Amino acid sequence: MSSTADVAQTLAPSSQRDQDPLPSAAIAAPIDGTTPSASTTDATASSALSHDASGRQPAAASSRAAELASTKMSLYGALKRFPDFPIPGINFIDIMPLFQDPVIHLALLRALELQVLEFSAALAGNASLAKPDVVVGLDARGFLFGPSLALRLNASFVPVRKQGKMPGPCVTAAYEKEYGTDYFQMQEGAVKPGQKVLVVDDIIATGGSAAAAGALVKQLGGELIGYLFILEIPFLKGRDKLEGVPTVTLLETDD
Ligand SMILES: O=P(O)(O)OC[C@H]1O[C@H](OP(=O)(O)OP(=O)(O)O)[C@H](O)[C@@H]1O
Ligand SMILES: Nc1ncnc2[nH]cnc12
Repeated sequence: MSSTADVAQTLAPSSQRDQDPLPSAAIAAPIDGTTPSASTTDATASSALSHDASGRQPAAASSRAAELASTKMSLYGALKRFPDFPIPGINFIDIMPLFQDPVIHLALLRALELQVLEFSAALAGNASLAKPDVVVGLDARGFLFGPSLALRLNASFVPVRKQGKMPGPCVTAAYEKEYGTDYFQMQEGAVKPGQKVLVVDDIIATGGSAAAAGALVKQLGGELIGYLFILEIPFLKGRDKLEGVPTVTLLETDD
C-alpha cells in the first residue's frame, strides 16, 4: 500500500504569464541584495524602480527580474502535491516544504519582496498609491510568512482567524472554499480606518477565503490595496471573486 509520501509529486514549473499589478510604490522593500531592514522607505523603492531616460529598465530592475525568475524555479521544485487530500477529487498542493529548508525559506521571502517590486515598477509614479500600513495574513498558512514579510515592508501584521479563536469583539464573514464552508474573523480595531492593507495567503484556489478576508478589512474601514499569494490555481478562477483588486501570485499551476 502506498503512503501519502509515496504519492507526493514535485510540481513542474508552469509557464509565466502576465499578472495584475500591485499598486505602484505600494510596497517598499530592500532590493539591493542586502539583509532587509525595517527602515526601507518609499523613496528607496521608487528610486530603485525608476526607468531611465530612454524608458529602459535600469540594470537593477532587469537583474531583479532574472533573480525572481530563477528563484521561482527553485520554489516550484520544492512544492509537492497529494492527490485526494483532504477529500477525494482535491489535488492538494503542499507548501510546507518551502519552510523546511532555510535556504528555500529565505528565497521565498526574497521572492515575495521582489514580486511586489516587479508589479510596483509597472505603475511607478502613480502617486495615489502607497505602501501598505498593514499586512493581513490568513489562518493558518498565511501566518507562516505574513509576519516576516510585514517586517520587511515595515508594516504591521494582523491575522484573519477561523471563527472562535480570538477574544473580544470581532467582525465575521462566511465563505465557501474548494472543500467546504468556513467563517473568518478579525478583531475590531485591528485595522484602523484608512489604513492601507495588503492581504497575503499561501494559495488562491476558488478565492472564497481571500474575498472574505477582503470584506472584513473593508468592514473595519481599511483600504484594500492588494492581494499577494505564493500560488494560484488558475482554473478555479479565484481572481473573479476579488472584484478587480490588484492581485499578485508568485507561482501557478493547473496540474
Ligand atoms: O481560495 P480558496 O478556495 O478559499 O482556498 C484557499 C485557502 O484554502 C487553504 O486554507 P484552509 O482553509 O484549508 O486552511 P489552513 O490554512 O488552516 O490549512 C489555503 O491556505 C487558503 O487559505
Ligand atoms: N488544492 C489545494 N491545495 C492546497 N491548499 C488548498 N487550499 C484550497 N485548495 C487547495
